[in-house]
Amino acid sequence: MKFHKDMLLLYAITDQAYTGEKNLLQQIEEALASGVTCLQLREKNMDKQDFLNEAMAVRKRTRQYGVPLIINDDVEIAIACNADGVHVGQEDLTAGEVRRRIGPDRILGVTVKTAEQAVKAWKDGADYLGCGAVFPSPTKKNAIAITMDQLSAICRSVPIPVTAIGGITYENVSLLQGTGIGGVSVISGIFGQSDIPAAVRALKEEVRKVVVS
Ligand SMILES: Cc1ncc(COP(=O)(O)OP(=O)(O)O)c(N)n1
Ligand SMILES: Cc1ncsc1CCOP(=O)(O)O
Repeated sequence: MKFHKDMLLLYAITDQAYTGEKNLLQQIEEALASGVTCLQLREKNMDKQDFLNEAMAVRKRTRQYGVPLIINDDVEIAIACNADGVHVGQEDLTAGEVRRRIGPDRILGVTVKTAEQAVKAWKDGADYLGCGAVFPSPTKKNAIAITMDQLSAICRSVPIPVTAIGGITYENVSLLQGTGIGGVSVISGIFGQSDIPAAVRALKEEVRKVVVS
């Protein structure tokens, strides 16, 4: 699937910590059916074969909804399950190395915390950038905080879209207005909610008001 900036509008990222009574596939189905525009499968503690099996099952669902599937960190799994792309951080493989491995057609997302990292990731072939934590995150409590000024500087530094991440809910997303983001990435604000469809719809309505078009 070819990358388009509209895919970044509401980017849902999974986390097994929030499955509760539902399983991950049920949660994903609800998020896809209610309108998320991108889905990242993020498994930090899973055996490789289990991750691949899960990724194949998720792949079927994302195809049905025409929503891109991005695999967190693991290039081999992304290729093996024929995902639409991969997202890597600064501690993972470099963007240039990932681009070489996935080829020109898969989507590449890179986490950045400075404008210098942003420019490098863009030149190395990133399609979009993830930037945060913009608010305190219940999911990643040790995430380094990014100010609104830092986020704006990153958005201005590159011609590719930036998705903000970290503690984002429908209640605080309006605080990102004016930063220049192309969308938001959300874990607990979607998968930590008992009513996932309601959370997705509320977030989507709010985020439309703050993104650059
Ligand atoms: C869209 C998006 N943005 C940022 C991140 C964070 O990635 P990273 O810094 O590699 O941290 P982990 O996800 O590995 O904890 C992301 N996953 N997605
Ligand atoms: C992966 C990641 N990187 C920075 S904050 C974060 C977690 C985002 O989760 P939540 O939306 O629940 O704060």
